[in-house]
Amino acid sequence: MMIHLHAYMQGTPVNIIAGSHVWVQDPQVCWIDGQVSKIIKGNDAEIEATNGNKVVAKLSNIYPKDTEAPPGGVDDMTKLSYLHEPGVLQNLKTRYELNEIYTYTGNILIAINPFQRLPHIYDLHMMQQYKGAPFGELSPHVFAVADVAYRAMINHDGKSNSILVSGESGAGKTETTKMLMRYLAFLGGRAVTEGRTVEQQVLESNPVLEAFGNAKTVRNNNSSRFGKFVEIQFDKSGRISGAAIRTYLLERSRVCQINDPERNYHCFYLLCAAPQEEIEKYKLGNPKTFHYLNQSKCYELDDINDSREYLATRRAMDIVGISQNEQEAIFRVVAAILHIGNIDFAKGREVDSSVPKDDKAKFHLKTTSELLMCDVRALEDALCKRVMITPEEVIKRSLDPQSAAISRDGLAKTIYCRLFDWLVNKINSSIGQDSNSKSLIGVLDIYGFESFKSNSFEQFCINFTNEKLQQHFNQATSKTMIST
Ligand SMILES: Nc1ncnc2c1ncn2[C@@H]1O[C@H](COP(=O)(O)OP(=O)(O)OP(=O)(O)O)[C@@H](O)[C@H]1O
Repeated sequence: MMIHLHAYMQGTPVNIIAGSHVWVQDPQVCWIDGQVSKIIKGNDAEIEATNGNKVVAKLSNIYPKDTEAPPGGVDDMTKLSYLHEPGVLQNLKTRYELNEIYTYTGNILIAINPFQRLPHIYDLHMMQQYKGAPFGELSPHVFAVADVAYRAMINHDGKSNSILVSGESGAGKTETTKMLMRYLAFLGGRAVTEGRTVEQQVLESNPVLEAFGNAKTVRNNNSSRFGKFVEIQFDKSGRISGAAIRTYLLERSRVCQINDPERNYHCFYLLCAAPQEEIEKYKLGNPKTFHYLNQSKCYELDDINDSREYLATRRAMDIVGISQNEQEAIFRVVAAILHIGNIDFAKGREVDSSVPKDDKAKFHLKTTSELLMCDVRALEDALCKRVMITPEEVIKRSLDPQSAAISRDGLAKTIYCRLFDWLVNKINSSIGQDSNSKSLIGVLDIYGFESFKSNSFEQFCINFTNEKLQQHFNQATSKTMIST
């Protein structure tokens, strides 16, 4: 289950008596149904659960079960008799078992990750069916949501709209965003005359952004580690005239620090699996030899061939208009970051100073400077010394090996983030924005919330953003429920 359900948690006050059919919490299956056998002292209930267990629970923690609910569930949760967590979960589960991954709650669509390709629900025939169909007439679908946004724009004098895609990490937000964009491209696309159309370029930019902004996490082999807002611009007649991709808060810490069994950003592994001549050019080798990659034992992904993905990424770069020279420069920077991570430091001769630890560290320092085309002494100084500017003077202070390693990681993170921003700008300028467009449909693919034993500041920001969005969702949902 991949969605927040706090919105539904208020139980409807219903009189629970002996004989009532109810839901009660269960450590294995979350909620289990059963029948109340007796009420104890007016506060607790004894329940005979359907798995044969006898459970005693507080009356305030049990929820009435709708025994007359349709066996196939309902396609809009506002039709449920009881809007509480077990009722909602049961409805979604019932539908999921019938391969219905989409369910409405008023005008909000809930999607459950099918964890398998379902091409038949996204094909051209489906798109044609949803085109112009009144909302709610056909089965719940992500195309219906995009269709509403598009119709609102056409029928209300170019009204702009945004579609928000939110959920836990691995819930399927990015896949959903891609489907939304594909459908909008279907509605507003032009006949291909020459070269690539805007919509094709937007769709083709995904593999590039994913190579640099996605990574394997515990929950998701292709987790987006940045927020993305795609603006699709339309002209007066509803044709796509431009697009822009805005990205937010790329997870910087991943560049230097990864936990087992996660991976760093895909691009590092792709480059290590590049054709031999490129490996030699960038002085790369087995990913296990790089500190930024070998903190985790995971190097390969099931069903993904990094060599093939490398070539696919290069092709996608061609399509979005990144020249051969620019591609060279991009991968030089990626390789440089791997080499930076291998520059280890040892104590220097002076107190609290540091120098590259050994020949290996010197090799990586030199290779980094060659790849970044900068002076090797200046690079060493930048890592091993700190410049402090006071109103009186400029002080250059040596750093001990530990502080030098911190400044090395800081440099790697900054370079990587700048590279990512550069890529996004490049994609935007080659797709082209329409400065005359007055309508746009935005799709916000926000980073998924996560909660670990120990959470970083980045996690805090991500979760805070999601909480804010959740509040928006709750307000919208309660309004829908009140009005239905
Ligand atoms: N509609 C779908 N059809 C088929 N597979 C899906 C669908 N939605 C999700 N998946 C599968 O689930 C995986 C995770 O989905 P996705 O990357 O979209 O999650 P996410 O919510 O964007 O996660 P994160 O916040 O970590 O980026 C996908 O790689 C894909 O294999």
